[in-house]
Amino acid sequence: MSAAPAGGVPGEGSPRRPLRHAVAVGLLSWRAGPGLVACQLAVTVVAGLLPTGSVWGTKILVDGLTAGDPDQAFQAAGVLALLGLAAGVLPHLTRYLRAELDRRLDRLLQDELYASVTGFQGLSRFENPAFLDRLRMAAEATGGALTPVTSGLFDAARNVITLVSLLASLTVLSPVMAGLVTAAAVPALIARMAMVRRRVGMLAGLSATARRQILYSSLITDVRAAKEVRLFGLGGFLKSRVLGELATLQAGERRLDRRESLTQSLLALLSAAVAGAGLLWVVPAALSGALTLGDVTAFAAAVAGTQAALVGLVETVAGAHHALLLFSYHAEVTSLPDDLPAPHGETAVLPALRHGIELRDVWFRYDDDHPWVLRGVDLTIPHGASVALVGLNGAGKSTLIKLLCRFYDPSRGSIHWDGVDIRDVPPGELRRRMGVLFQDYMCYDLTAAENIAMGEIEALHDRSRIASAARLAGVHDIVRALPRGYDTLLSRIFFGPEDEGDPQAGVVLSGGQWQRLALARALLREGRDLLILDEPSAGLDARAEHEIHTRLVELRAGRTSLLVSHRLGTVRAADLIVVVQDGEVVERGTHDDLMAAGGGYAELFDLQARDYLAEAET
Ligand SMILES: Nc1ncnc2c1ncn2[C@@H]1O[C@H](COP(=O)(O)OP(=O)(O)OP(=O)(O)O)[C@@H](O)[C@H]1O
Repeated sequence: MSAAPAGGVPGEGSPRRPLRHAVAVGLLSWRAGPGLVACQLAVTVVAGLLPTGSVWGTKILVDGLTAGDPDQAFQAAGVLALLGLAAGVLPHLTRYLRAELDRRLDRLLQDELYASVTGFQGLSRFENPAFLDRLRMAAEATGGALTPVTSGLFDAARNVITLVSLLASLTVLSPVMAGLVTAAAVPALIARMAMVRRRVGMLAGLSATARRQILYSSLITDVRAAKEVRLFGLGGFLKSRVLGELATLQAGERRLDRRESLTQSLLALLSAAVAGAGLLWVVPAALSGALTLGDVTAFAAAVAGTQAALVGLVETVAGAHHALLLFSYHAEVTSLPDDLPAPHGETAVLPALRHGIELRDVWFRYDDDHPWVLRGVDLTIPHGASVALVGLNGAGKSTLIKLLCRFYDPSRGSIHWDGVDIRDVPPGELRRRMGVLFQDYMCYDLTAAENIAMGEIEALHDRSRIASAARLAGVHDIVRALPRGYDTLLSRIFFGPEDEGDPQAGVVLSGGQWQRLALARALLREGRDLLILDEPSAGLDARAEHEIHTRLVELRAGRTSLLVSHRLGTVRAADLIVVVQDGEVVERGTHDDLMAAGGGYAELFDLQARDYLAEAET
């Protein structure tokens, strides 16, 4: 079995089927606020009937006036006044209901998206550009981006109600005209949908351009890139790349805008021609007495109202289309299964480690197209032993750790925890048994205490546990000396104008200080079955390195631990040293065994020792 290279991401063509997604958004809205949806439906029906009501009200009023019937005129005027009141109030009520529904829907969408993403137990999806692209699009569906769909559904319903009632009225006055107005709307609908498809197609075609533009502009503003951008004078180069990509994007938009303007103008011409033809029919009919003045007024208003409702309907559908496309990414990401296969049989219980962890003929590559990173590794980490992994850059040490944490499954072979295949236990269960310091640990923009507590979030309010982990990692005194001790924010990211001159607003730690803090995070998980430390002292000064290693030697004594380090002086106390080369275990034994064997380890150790001695002699 290979490491799911594509991360289980479906093919490019999947974000389609707008109708199905429109129904899904409707159902989600109902889940988010059934009462709000019901109120909006009621308001929509009333608002949809208003134009027809006023057409007939006006006709009855005009006919009443021309016939000299004051009762009919006053009643019609009263009805028109009520309709005017409703027309004034309903938009405000609608706006509030929609905003509230959008807020609730957004919470639901974000909840679903983050639940799905945090539920993916492996890493392969996060290393897959196609998946990351979809995730970015899915995230864009939140934050109110679906408003054109939710509002659109109600707007479309309102326009349909208006249309049907107006067309029915128009049919009473002139069936031919009703048919003509409807027929004129068909090309508008077809043309508008084609425009939307072209625009969406253009956006999809330029998606790589848009991504590059975002990448270049983020390099200009990213604090991590700021040093090199300045030192190497890359500002102008990056700016020209951003503007170049922007020009390509805008050229595509411009072409479409021009085409759309032309099509829209032609459609407007068609509508005007239909309305003009109607007047050509209605004027002689009124002059001959076949139509009353009220009929003429109603006819003109009905034609205008029908055309406006048709345009509204077409625009609503077009506006919702893009948002539906974003939603289709959301629907796709939230329906993806976990990227690690579920256990075949019954889920096994992970026993407390008593014997050891065994890698049996483990082969691994990140992708079927990539070379093998681990080739037939057989290795036992005995319970209670401190094991050190050493090897040159790229030998596969960190990969082996990632497999132990089950971020990926071996392509071949298996890993056993006291005899239990780790693929048969839930990954969360396995990970709860470990404390790990990764080589590329995180620096959270949180307080010092929170940074340590990330190792075990249940300890967030247990200051004594946090402090004792910090002591073990040799960072307690550093944290205590910060302006607000453990409550100091380790970031300047939230630094505002009001914090000007306030050193307590947030501090920036040095690389080595961050490393100690990350070590404290791993050590907070005391009493776990396995402690893994990948380069725990890479960024430390010589004194700190010595101090921490002395402490780690004490800490690891009698505990099952795995240490990766390039500083061979720090691994010599390990019970077992394993040398990895090109994904294979080439030597194993104690420091003395390996030195006596005179192999690669001895050679590297001598090399490092000679450097230190030479420096000492100097
Ligand atoms: N996510 C990844 N996708 C593809 N290849 C990867 C990935 N991570 C690592 N590799 C490749 O796997 C090989 C082993 O990398 P690994 O990080 O395990 O080496 P290492 O022994 O820990 O190296 P170092 O001492 O430099 O930390 C390298 O060739 C690397 O390019």
